Amino acid sequence: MAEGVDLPVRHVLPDPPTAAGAPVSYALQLRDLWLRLGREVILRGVTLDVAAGEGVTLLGENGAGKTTLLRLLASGLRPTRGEGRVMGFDLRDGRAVRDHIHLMPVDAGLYPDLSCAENLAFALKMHGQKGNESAALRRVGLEAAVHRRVRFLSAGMRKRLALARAHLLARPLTLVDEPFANLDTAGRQLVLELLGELRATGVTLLIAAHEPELAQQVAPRALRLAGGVLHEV
Ligand SMILES: Nc1ncnc2c1ncn2[C@@H]1O[C@H](COP(=O)(O)OP(=O)(O)OP(=O)(O)O)[C@@H](O)[C@H]1O
Repeated sequence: MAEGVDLPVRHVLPDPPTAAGAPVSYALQLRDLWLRLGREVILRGVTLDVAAGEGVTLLGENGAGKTTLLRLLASGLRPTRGEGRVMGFDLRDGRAVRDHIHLMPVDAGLYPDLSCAENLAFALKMHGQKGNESAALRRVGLEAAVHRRVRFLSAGMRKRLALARAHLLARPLTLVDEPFANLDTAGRQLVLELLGELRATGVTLLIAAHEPELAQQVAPRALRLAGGVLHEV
């Protein structure tokens, strides 16, 4: 069994801003985060500050824990120990965190029995947002598949749809897991364009990728996860 992962949470972060609507200066503040899944300790004391609007590329070998860290930041997993704030909200306050972030998962995370347009409309509705679904689908080259159900799309088309959704939602913190996988050259270029546009509007980007030369074009700061420890590259 790993040592020291069940100790009580230490409160080391300052109180969050109290003024309603006050802009947060940090999108992420993590202090000594540990995560154990089953018998495996995946994260070992991750400490990180990411300024609002920053672009960060998360690197690491297969199984290093990149997806797991993104899931934890999206409040899909609870840390075993440690403190964290996401857009100023406690990491354990799942509802508040989910209101401010969007996770584009590696498998795209779409509803297979909804059409492309319905997937986008549903995502907008869940966040109480309005947007132009048709224009978003045109932008990613899916105009001919507007009414096609997701289960009949190729892997690359699903990735394009997930990208259109992330771009349309433009949540203040957007977590992107392997955006370049399954895409052709034009698709990869599209990822760079759309994620670049998100950053230009002030969105904070955290991109897990195996292609640093691509990801760092839109998220220049590089971090590497190895042995559960996060290092600046
Ligand atoms: N639900 C779970 N229960 C137990 N272990 C898990 C669970 N989910 C992931 N893991 C383990 O966590 C470790 C990190 O997996 P993760 O998917 O985060 O890696 P990754 O860095 O994203 O890898 P890749 O580059 O291959 O996508 C792996 O050893 C994996 O087996």
